Amino acid sequence: MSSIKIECVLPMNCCCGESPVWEETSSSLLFVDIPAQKVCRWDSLTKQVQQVTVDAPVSSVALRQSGGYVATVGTKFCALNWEDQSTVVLATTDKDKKNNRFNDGKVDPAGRYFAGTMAEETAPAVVERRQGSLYSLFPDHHVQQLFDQVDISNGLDWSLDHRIFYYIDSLSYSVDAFDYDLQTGQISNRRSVYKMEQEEQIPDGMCIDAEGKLWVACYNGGRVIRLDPETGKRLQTVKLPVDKTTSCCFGGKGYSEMYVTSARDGLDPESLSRQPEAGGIFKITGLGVKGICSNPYAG
Ligand SMILES: O=C(O)[C@H](O)[C@@H](O)[C@H](O)[C@H](O)CO
Ligand SMILES: [Zn+2]
Repeated sequence: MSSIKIECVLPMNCCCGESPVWEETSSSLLFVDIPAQKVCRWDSLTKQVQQVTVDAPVSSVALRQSGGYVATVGTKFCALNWEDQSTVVLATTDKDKKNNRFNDGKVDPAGRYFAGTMAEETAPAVVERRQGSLYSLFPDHHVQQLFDQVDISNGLDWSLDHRIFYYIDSLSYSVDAFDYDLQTGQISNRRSVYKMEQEEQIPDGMCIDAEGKLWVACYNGGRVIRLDPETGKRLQTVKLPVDKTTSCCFGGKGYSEMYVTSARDGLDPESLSRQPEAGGIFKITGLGVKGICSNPYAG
């Protein structure tokens, strides 16, 4: 057994850090700070952070095949040009829901950008229920609504054989699975593969590892958990020194490290003094399992 090490590699003080994505070509970690309206890129070699500020809450970022990035900003799918810091709107969702914004998003193995929406929170995890939907942006920029009635659309990923789509609606306290048709991007047959235990709190961001097991960041639970979606069993718990762990991804050399984002918003002064690294970016090494590379948006 290798020994697990956790370090705060970037004391960012994010209001709500989210959507960590490893960019192999630049050995960098991309992530967002949702309410701060920032997309950040941390170079793991130079330890420098660059950031681009956008004009609305930015909830996810992903690589783009043709260069630059894509991001979900407010209720819009946007292209982001890092060099000149400009954004171009590719599609707009939830036009009838003025209080909605996007939340987590990720690109499928065929290059479609999936992201879900939610009503803006009045406090962390407090929202008007069932206002959100899950959408996918196809490479030709058309948008499909996959389902509605979502409370807080959150973590998502695909199985290694691309036949299952995993999804978290946070307030269901469940990790769900659907059958996935990679050719068409359609989902069917929703079922739960894991129910959160009380001390694990709220399921948030999620990623799959190279063995097909799921890693879920537990908001208010201060941990990431590793789940076997076939047996419904938790295989491992890794605790972090902050409560509001929001999402995770693999990165680093050979995708052997895990990066975890966190939030400060919603912590009272007393909790903040006990966890001064809240809002930082954490690196976990020694897990003994690797991740896989993230997919770029094909449009
Ligand atoms: O990071 C997110 O996904 C949300 O935007 C956050 O606000 C919290 O995680 C949420 O409140 C817990 O579900
Ligand atoms: Zn989230």
